[in-house]
Amino acid sequence: MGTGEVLRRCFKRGVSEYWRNSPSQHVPFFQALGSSRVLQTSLLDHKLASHGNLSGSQCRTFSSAESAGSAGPAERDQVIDLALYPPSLIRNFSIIAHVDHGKSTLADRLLELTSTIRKGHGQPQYLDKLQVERERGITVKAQTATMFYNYSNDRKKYLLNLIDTPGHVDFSYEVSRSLAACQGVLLLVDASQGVQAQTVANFYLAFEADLTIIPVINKVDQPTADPDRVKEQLKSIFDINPDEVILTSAKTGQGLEQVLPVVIERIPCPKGNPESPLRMLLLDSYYDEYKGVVCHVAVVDGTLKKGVKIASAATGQSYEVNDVGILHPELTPTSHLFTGQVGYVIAGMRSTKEARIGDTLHLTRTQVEPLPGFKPAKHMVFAGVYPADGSDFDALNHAIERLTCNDASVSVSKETSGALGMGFRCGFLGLLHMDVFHQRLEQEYGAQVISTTPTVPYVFEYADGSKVTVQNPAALSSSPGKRVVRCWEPTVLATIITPSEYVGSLMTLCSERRGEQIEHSFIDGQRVMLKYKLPLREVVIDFYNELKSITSGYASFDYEESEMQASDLVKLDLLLNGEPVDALASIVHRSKAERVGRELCEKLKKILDRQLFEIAVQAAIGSKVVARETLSALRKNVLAKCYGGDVSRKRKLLEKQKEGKRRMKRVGSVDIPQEAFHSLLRNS
Ligand SMILES: Nc1nc2c(ncn2[C@@H]2O[C@H](COP(=O)(O)OP(=O)(O)OP(=O)(O)O)[C@@H](O)[C@H]2O)c(=O)[nH]1
Repeated sequence: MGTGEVLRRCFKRGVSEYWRNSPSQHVPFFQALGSSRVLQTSLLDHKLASHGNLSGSQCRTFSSAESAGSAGPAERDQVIDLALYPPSLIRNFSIIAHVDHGKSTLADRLLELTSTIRKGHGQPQYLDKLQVERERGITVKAQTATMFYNYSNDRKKYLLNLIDTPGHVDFSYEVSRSLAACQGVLLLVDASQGVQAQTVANFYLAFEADLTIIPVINKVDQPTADPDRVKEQLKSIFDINPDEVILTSAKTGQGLEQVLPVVIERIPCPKGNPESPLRMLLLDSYYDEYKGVVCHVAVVDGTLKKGVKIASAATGQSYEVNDVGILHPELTPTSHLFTGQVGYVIAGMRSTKEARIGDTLHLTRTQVEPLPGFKPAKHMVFAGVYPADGSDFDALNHAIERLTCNDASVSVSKETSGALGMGFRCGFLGLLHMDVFHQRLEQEYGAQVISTTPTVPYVFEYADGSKVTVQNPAALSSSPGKRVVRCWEPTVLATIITPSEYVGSLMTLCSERRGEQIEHSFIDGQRVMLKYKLPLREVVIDFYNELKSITSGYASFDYEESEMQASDLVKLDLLLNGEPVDALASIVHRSKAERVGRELCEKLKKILDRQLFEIAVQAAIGSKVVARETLSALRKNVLAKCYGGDVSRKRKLLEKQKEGKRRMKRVGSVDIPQEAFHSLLRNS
């Protein structure tokens, strides 16, 4: 049997079953595996477990040289005994930084240095596993990896849990969650770019969580690197002592040998009590087709043993622990997890809805004080998600259900649109998060979707005193009985860091976007930090692109949620031949309604196909039309075959054509091609 066939059968039937039932295929299977470390590890575990070779807290894994793709099987594995790592020999830390300052590359180097992955494994940013992460070159999901490190000073071996976090503002929720499992962070700053907006935001996340912050200036190999200037910035903004800063190049390896000793010396060990009853913080979860729901946990107190019964403090539901282990960096089964360790648990949960992030898991027979958990994710942006082909609703439903199992930060509810049929209203952490969600729907589940214009959650108060939060503009009632008397919109506190020559243009941009300046300060001789309160809607729509284009990409931007502010908002309807198209409605500030209406009408006119009758494209606030474009009729030449003179015959044909047009108008539906929706909504 060829290696491809061996692997195909194995994946189809599940590794364990294949192993049990096909002993004759063990050797070809290992040959076929090549460098697939996960499968090698799980198979060896299975084999050894069935031979009774594994005891207590031991797990099997490979050392660095062994993890080489060409490595053979059993003779080169080694045993890790997690009981050897009490809290004093554990360090849990995250790498935090602005986008692209080199977090994932540094994580790669540390994994190589500790022989967790093979040097030159051929896959840069090893921990960025999603296709979308690889294509966009960004981290979307925080990833944990356990490493073992021999510290030469005390000749002890340490267990280090490293969490690589995303840099983009939309995913700062992932960062704050990761920090809950850590006692310290590496704050990475690019030696040329210096401190940027997400550096500031992430520093304060770590600072507020009372974590030890180790400053690292990365990319010192770049010709434009200026570590002294960056040290000056770190001193002036965060009061960081320049002598404490480590200089590295994750690319060339320069300075890397200093990092882990400093982690061990400066970051405190986890504080939990090994003698107390088990308490685990549920950090993250995802659904695996073969394994079911996999939970990432931090053991705060006590010991978790495979086979015990655990319960959720949030739901009271209990589960048997079928599998437990560490992420080394793939799932590596063990028999226990001890206080201070970070790992995974598989406990027969049927859906990730049962695995509530921030929940406390404990033994069923003990009562414990739940851990503080996390604030729920705040949805900043909402949009309708519809199947491109209306008949694909069930398929889209299935795809969304599966994807939300692995991205619990998306909220989903069903909705119906007159124009687009049945679909969903989804809440996202930001526009990039929304884009990533769509891309994953298409790439991982083959779903073709149309998304409506993103909107933010507004609050409206009606004359009868009732208040509603509106996530879908079409849902805002325009009936006379429901007169809106007041409304509020969400705002954000934005931080912009820019070279000083762009300050003037940025201030103009912010005031056009209804911003209010809060702070203006120099962070070194050449760079300025601006803080603005801005309506979230103004930030969501294209703010980032404009900021980048005004400053040739030199400014960085981050925001955090702020209060709701009273605002003069109106619902802007788009009408085609007098009929509102619900999927194109939006809520805008009254001062901008006319301009936005005009732009939308112009865009829609360009996108729509001409039809046999004239189409009026209008934007309206209530019954008042604020913008209009007319798409002239496609006049079919009914006289084309009518050669020669008979005037009355020609008139008859023209009359008939006119009647046809009227009938179409009366039926009243303008065909809007799906493609038109796509391009209009994507660009608006
Ligand atoms: N010259 C140089 N380039 C580096 C260094 N470290 C990382 N890079 C490059 O910088 C780019 C971004 O690196 P990543 O490791 O993806 O950065 P990140 O901070 O994880 O990015 P996000 O996850 O998107 O926030 C990649 O092209 C890396 O090859 C370094 O020390 N020197």
